[in-house]
Amino acid sequence: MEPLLLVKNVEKAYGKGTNTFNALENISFEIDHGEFVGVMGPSGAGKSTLLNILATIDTPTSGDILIGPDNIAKMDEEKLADFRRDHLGFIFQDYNLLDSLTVRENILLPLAIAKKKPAVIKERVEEIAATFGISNLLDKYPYQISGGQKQRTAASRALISKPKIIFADEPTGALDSKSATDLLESMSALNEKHEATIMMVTHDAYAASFCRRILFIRDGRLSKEILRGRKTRKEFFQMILDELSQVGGETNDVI
Ligand SMILES: Nc1ncnc2c1ncn2[C@@H]1O[C@H](COP(=O)(O)OP(=O)(O)OP(=O)(O)O)[C@@H](O)[C@H]1O
Repeated sequence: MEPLLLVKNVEKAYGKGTNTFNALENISFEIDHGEFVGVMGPSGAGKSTLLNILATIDTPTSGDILIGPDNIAKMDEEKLADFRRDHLGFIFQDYNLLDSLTVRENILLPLAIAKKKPAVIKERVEEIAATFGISNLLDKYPYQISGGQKQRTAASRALISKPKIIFADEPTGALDSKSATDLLESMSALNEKHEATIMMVTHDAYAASFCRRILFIRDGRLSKEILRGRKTRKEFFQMILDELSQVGGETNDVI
């Protein structure tokens, strides 16, 4: 089977001439449909640069990025905008909710833009809100709900149009541990029950332990990958901590 995401020899250089800095060098990997992959590494390793390139927010200096049959590294801006809207989902640390819209309206926005039928929209909103445990908040505004509830609203919006892949950048970064756990459990459930494909950049070993595979980046290069396999989440957490103590990166002893 073809991988869902194929990253081949991706390089990213910032600056010009003697001031060139290679933020990413020779990055190649694949993600299959239904995987939940974490990306970890020390500060400045290139995690956000990689995620921004995959999310089409930034462009690589060279290399290919195939999502299904489409090479997004070679797409023009107009096609990319359509591709982003139709096939990609995003969850960022700072939620990016629209304050003047209710939770329901925020969640349904991608489907409204795609001109889906109201009955289809209603059914999808209710289904996804139930998955993220926010069904009772649909008529509230962002200022009336907590940070964790905002992030679950943002995750619902990212997933409502059933994107091919979801890119999450430190989604638990601003959350307390209970809210982070709620979000990560909902993301895991979506991954396991609905085969959502997720790639998540995180500093946090606890958040990473919800993934099935972790890619480690160091100095702009992929340094290692580890698989959860049949390990429990706690065993995988310990394995990630051991790895971080070798490759560098922040640790967090919450289990
Ligand atoms: N626009 C830019 N111009 C020049 N250098 C940049 C630019 N953006 C990032 N860099 C450099 O590229 C390297 C990788 O940055 P990046 O933000 O991807 O790291 P990161 O692993 O996400 O770090 P953190 O965990 O601290 O967010 C860093 O050395 C950074 O200073």
